[in-house]
Amino acid sequence: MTVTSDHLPRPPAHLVTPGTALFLDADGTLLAFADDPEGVVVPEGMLDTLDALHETLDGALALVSGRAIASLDDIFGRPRWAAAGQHGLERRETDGRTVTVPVDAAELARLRDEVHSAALAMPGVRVEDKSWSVALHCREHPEYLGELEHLAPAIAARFPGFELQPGSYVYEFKPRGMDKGVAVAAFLDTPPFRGRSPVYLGDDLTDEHAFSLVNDRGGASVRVGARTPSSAVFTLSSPGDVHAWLDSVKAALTQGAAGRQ
Ligand SMILES: O=P(O)(O)OC[C@H]1O[C@H](O[C@H]2O[C@H](CO)[C@@H](O)[C@H](O)[C@H]2O)[C@H](O)[C@@H](O)[C@@H]1O
Repeated sequence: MTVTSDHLPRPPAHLVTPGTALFLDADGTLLAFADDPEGVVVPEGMLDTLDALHETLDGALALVSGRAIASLDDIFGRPRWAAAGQHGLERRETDGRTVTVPVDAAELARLRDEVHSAALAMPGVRVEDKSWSVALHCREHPEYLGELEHLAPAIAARFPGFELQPGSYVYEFKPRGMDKGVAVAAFLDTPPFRGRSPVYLGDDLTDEHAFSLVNDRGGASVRVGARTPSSAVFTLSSPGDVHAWLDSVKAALTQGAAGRQ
């Protein structure tokens, strides 16, 4: 087993079995980062791999992202897959039903105005306006990170129904009480995920909620990259490494199926 410098092992390909529920974060896990959130590219061959896994797992594969589900559909073109968007504020089940969390529209509108005004004073900082949440991105202007570190919590403090979710060069404001762990738990209560052992891959702070949940449920958490501290139990180095690993999972599952025939 390859061991990284922080002593987390690489997950074996047989971590995923036909009885697994596979949860995959998007940016930083399946997708390499891009300056513009709309500029990400699905690596060649990845959709074939994911389609094969989706079939072998009888649909128990879900994208779990901070992005809106509409954005995931634009990127992956798989509107039939289960997906949690905006950190679980919207969750699409495999029957196509989408469950959303109620949001105080008036408070969200005030928050949006404030976030847009704040961005005006930081040229180049992008505002990503999603239906239930809003994000301030500074990947292209990391010089604003220090300012945002103070400004974002100050804005969040004025909106009691919302909470701050920091991420990779981003501060997101989202309605209180929902996170990726809650979203994964909800999936595990519904078919085809129910009764399966969860495996979760993610790279960012927002994925830690899901890591804790799957660890508690006897599953396995895989951190992508080297961010520490993390409660994940395995690690992969990059989205490219994730792709290679998913290919090895697919091969192991195919071999196992052939062996059972
Ligand atoms: O939960 P995820 O799927 O990892 O989504 C987290 C956020 O991802 C996107 O932002 C991140 O990726 C962008 C594209 O590579 C990058 O420009 C940005 O700096 C990153 O923070 C997305 O735009 C957000 O809505 C997601 O919440």
